[in-house]
Amino acid sequence: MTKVKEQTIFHHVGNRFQTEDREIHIVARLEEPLVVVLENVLSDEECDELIRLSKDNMHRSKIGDVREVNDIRTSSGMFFDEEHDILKPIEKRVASIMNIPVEHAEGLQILNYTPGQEYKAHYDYFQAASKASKNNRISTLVMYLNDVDQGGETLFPELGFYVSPKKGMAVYFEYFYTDQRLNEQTLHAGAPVIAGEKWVATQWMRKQKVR
Ligand SMILES: O=C(O)CCC(=O)C(=O)O
Ligand SMILES: [Fe+2]
Repeated sequence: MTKVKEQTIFHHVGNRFQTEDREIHIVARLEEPLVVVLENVLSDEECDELIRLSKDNMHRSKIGDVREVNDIRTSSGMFFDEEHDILKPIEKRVASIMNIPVEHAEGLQILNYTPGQEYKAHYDYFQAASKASKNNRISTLVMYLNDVDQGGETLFPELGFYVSPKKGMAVYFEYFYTDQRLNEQTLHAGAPVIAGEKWVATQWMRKQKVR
């Protein structure tokens, strides 16, 4: 039986590709399910600014100290729902990396992990029974906003694949395959941070427009 590779959303080929304002480098690629490690996604300044803005925001809305009640995700986080100048070019770039119109993008999510904190194995898509699955997520870009001293990898247990966080880099994956087994293989986790802290910005794309 010959196995035919399913079509993917991500369409970039080669070692590098150009977005409107930045050249993105493809560092590593797993073919199916597609997992792509990308470099030069965000500048150092953008990473620093995203962290600064979200620290501000967490402080202002006094949710900075709130920890998730369930223990699936022990990090603290926030969504960008306000307009910030820095977000526009990033949103545009991310949409072009993910090959999905920006109208399908959820608000950028910022997560902060301190030592011991983690995001246990999960799928980013919603289960078929849930209301949210009517306009389900189809792809994810996790962008690393800082270097982590030890731990904090994004890991795909079904694939035996670990991505170490590095400032400005990102990992992309998608789960809109006809073969549900491929979608399930995108199970992933944020491994516990052992030393230092970890900041990520996650972009989830929906099947249909959200804005
Ligand atoms: O922190 C990570 O490495 C993974 C984050 C993640 O899975 C998510 O934001 O959905
Ligand atoms: Fe996730």
